[in-house]
Amino acid sequence: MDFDYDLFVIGGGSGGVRAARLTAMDGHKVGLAEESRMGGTCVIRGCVPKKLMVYASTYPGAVAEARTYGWTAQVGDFDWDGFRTHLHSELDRLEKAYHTNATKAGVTIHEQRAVLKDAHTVALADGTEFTAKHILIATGGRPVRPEMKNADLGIVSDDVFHLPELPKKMLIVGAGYIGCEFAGVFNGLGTEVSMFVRGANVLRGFDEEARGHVSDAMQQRGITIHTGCAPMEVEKRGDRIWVKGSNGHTEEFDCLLWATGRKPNSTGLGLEEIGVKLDRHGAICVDAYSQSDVPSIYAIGDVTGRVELTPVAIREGVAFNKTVFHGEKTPVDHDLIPTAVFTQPEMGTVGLTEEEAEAQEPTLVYAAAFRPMQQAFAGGEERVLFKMLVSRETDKVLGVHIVGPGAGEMIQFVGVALKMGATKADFDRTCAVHPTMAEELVTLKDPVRVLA
Ligand SMILES: Cc1cc2nc3c(=O)[nH]c(=O)nc-3n(C[C@H](O)[C@H](O)[C@H](O)COP(=O)(O)OP(=O)(O)OC[C@H]3O[C@@H](n4cnc5c(N)ncnc54)[C@H](O)[C@@H]3O)c2cc1C
Ligand SMILES: NC(=O)c1ccc[n+]([C@@H]2O[C@H](COP(=O)([O-])OP(=O)(O)OC[C@H]3O[C@@H](n4cnc5c(N)ncnc54)[C@H](O)[C@@H]3O)[C@@H](O)[C@H]2O)c1
Repeated sequence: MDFDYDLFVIGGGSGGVRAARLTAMDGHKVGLAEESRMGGTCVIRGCVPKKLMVYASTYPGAVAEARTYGWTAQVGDFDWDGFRTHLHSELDRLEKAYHTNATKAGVTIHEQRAVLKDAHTVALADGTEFTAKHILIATGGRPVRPEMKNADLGIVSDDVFHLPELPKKMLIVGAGYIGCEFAGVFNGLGTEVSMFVRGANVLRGFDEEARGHVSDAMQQRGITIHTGCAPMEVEKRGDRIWVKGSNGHTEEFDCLLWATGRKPNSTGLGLEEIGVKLDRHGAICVDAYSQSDVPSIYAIGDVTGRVELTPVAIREGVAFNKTVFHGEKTPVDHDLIPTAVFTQPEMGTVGLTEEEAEAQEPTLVYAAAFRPMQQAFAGGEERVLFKMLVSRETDKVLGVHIVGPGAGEMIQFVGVALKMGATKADFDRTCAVHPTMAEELVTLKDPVRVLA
């Protein structure tokens, strides 16, 4: 049977664009539909604008520190309008680059919503239909508000980059990556920030000690964290939003940000009608090769609910291309993914948490918390944390957690070492780089705990 395309990709984000470009560069006929803006979540409303806001928010601290180094610097006012305009022109530039690079690679872009008609047919919003030998769903996810009265009074992460003005007082509900990162951003920009956290601490799922370290530092920097507290009632009161928490706390805010998680974009695509299975969260069920229950249909990235990170979506796109178009069955490797949470201070992590390591095998815990030279000189009290979990039996490093400036940059290279199967002895026989914070990784002496 002849098809219009060898591959049709739905979704022009991190994963979809990589898979489409590689496949087109292999000489195949590739179509891609994007209903919003090329680049997807990461480029338009995620990693990129978020990180630029993180940078913007660190200058007041840097200027205060600069004074202790002899500079007569003063922080002026923050020009939100000016920053936002600059931010969006940068996003426009990146969107264009995504468009141009995909087109140059030979991908035909359809700037419309696409849905599935059958196992080999997609229909665009304007009614045009195309057939394709393979269809790749890379539709990502979207932020969700809790199901409660007046939830629409709050904004979600997509809206943060379009705020007409910087809020003076803000409540962030939810303390995962997004809640904690934006808490640091707005706090740094001068907003008074409070958080409602359902559990006992922020950043559920991360190493207990590391998340405690981040949470203490966030509070020392001026963020108010209400733990064991979910919003029960939300009301508009004049210009402000009144919120009542499950611990009885009530307060008014200028802005409420729901950072309560994301959902896969899998509804209304016609997936279940043609036999593609979804899990109870709406994520597309795929095998190790990203293939769904319908053999011609594959899915990658956030819509599969595996690991919601840009580099993972990209790697899933690469593995898909190898499997389907090079005949090299390539499973996606989700083991030992390094990641950073761009809180202030930053957290970098790879491998097992202490809790996971303890459950798995006898473990030696190495940890050091100290004031780094640059901040100590400036009179800062904040400590960095370096933590390493080591197998008692094999000496293999099972996990590393770093909290402090540059943790994201450091963990990238620790990730390489762990991927190579590094032991504690390998770290120890590596000469330190002095004076750095990272030298702590190769000079951790005695375990602080032994977990039998
Ligand atoms: C605020 C925020 C900060 C983040 N920060 C980081 C970070 O620092 N580091 C990191 O690694 N990850 C980060 N992430 C996660 C990262 O952005 C995602 O994991 C990544 O973008 C997923 O890529 P994807 O290709 O699966 O989907 P997306 O990038 O979401 O792309 C999906 C695309 O499909 C389009 N689409 C959906 N349905 C249709 C349809 N029916 N027809 C046509 N088009 C459709 C959408 O418009 C979208 O453009 C962040 C996310 C958020 C929200
Ligand atoms: N730096 C990065 O790499 C980065 C940054 C941002 C996002 N991401 C990716 O995006 C994903 C989604 O991030 P996220 O922060 O939206 O989701 P998340 O699932 O990490 O956090 C959502 C939090 O909201 C809480 N919550 C839900 N409903 C609530 C309620 N009613 N009241 C109080 N709390 C409530 C949950 O318990 C959870 O802790 C992450 O898992 C991550 O993979 C990555």
